[in-house]
Amino acid sequence: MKKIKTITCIGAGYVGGPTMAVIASKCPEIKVNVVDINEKRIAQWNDADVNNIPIYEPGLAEIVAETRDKNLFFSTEVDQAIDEAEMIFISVNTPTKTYGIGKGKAADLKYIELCARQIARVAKDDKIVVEKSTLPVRTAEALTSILHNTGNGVKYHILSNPEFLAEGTAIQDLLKPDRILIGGDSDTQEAREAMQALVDVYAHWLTDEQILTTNVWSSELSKLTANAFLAQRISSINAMSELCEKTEADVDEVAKAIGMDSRIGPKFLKASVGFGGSCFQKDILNLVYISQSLGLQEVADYWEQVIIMNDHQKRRFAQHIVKTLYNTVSGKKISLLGWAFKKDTNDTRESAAIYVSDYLLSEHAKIVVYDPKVSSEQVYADLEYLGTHDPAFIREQVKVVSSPTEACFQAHAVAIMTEWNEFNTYNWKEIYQHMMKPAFLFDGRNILNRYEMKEIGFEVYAIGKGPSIQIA
Ligand SMILES: NC(=O)c1ccc[n+]([C@@H]2O[C@H](COP(=O)([O-])OP(=O)(O)OC[C@H]3O[C@@H](n4cnc5c(N)ncnc54)[C@H](O)[C@@H]3O)[C@@H](O)[C@H]2O)c1
Ligand SMILES: O=c1ccn([C@@H]2O[C@H](COP(=O)(O)OP(=O)(O)O[C@H]3O[C@H](CO)[C@@H](O)[C@H](O)[C@H]3O)[C@@H](O)[C@H]2O)c(=O)[nH]1
Repeated sequence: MKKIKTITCIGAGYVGGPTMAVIASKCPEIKVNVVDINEKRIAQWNDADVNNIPIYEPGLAEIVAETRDKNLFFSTEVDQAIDEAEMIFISVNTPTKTYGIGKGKAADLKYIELCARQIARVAKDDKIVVEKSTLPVRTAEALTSILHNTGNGVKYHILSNPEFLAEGTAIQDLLKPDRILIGGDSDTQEAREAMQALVDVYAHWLTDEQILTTNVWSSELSKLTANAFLAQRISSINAMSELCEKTEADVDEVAKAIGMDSRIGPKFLKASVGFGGSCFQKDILNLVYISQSLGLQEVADYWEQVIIMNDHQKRRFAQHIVKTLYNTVSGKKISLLGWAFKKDTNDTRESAAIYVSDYLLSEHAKIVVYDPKVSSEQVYADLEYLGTHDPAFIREQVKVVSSPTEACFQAHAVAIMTEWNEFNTYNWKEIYQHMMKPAFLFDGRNILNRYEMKEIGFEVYAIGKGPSIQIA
């Protein structure tokens, strides 16, 4: 059977970059090209100082340093890379549609289709095309139709190989995944060989048991299903967090108690200010849209509730800040610690911090943001993208600073938006001393010891915890 010698990945983003870096590192005999139309992004991937690559992920810079320009190449030469490769991963973005039919729910597949058309135009010999992006079930059908209608005799095998890595732990997830999922046709010998060629790539570092093969549709749908189930757990525990606040049950204790039931399990039960990230919301909305399109309204409603609950959680956190600060935050300084959607990443897409800020801006708060990995331009871009407030107003009301001390200086309230470990290491006594009094602390991640914070003098609110804190 033919061994793959050259792989091309279209899309040098959060998935394409780290995934290909790991493949290059584990498969030294395979040449891996990562291509993108975004020249700036490619220039960053090629930056002489490997610490300037565009994505921050623990362990990624080291792997890129080890493989780049040996068997891992970043470039904007998409045609050339397509021509060269036997196997092409498509790892471009599939955002929620912002126009036309399905606006606000369906996945926008224009980037996927452009890739397929480009492959169809350029390819001169047979290719294995791998869907790495998260796609609606049955997208492979559309790809097949585009690729097989060129009339130039080139044969394509289309595989689905969704990615399950989570940001912040991408490298660990890639090196030790719970499973790799490969969906493909097994009708013909050629199709089986195509699937085996991809299995062989992963077999460089994974066992047979870790590599699951299914039909294409199961693979496509499993990705959306996995994200829906994961997000559903968070919305479920967040729903309970509100009930806990009313009843003085403690959401962390409830999570621990239910998580010890092996049928439920302990992971993904951390109550929070709401889930963010580029995937959960987009993929569930896509699932809702697919269900609606197939006339399955009850199925659509069931999954949509996960998003409704998440929006509620973000809004009620912001509302609680306003209510606690005597029903007005106008002109008050609110310090937001954390802007990324989770710790250990510089990704801010759909971060709860954006929505909480947007709400506080409507109440004319003065917002000061500190995040160890997010730039000020990103913060402004995120707020401007929502379109709720005038860019000039945003820049007048929001300041982005480079230290937590500066962020909290003379603040009326501090809100923890991301669970960065460093937030636990601060001298909170000193922070308290320099804040306006009463000094309010809103812990959207339950990472600080609220008893200690209360003892320092803070008025503390923590998600899913009753209001009364007894200090011995
Ligand atoms: N971010 C994650 O953690 C994650 C995890 C699993 C799956 N996914 C899925 O993987 C896919 C990619 O996600 P991402 O976060 O890497 O997106 P991203 O936006 O970070 O990267 C996508 C890249 O594709 C490039 N691109 C778009 N069209 C192109 C074209 N025609 N030719 C060349 N380059 C093109 C863009 O310029 C961009 O750099 C999405 O479908 C997403 O749902 C993401
Ligand atoms: O118990 C939890 C776990 C997570 N979160 C939040 O949920 C969001 C998503 O977190 P996580 O799933 O860890 O990160 P992602 O990078 O968004 O990864 C998800 O989305 C990816 C893109 O599809 C999938 O590949 C991953 O398997 C899936 O976990 C973040 O805001 C987290 O803070 C919680 O609030 N409570």
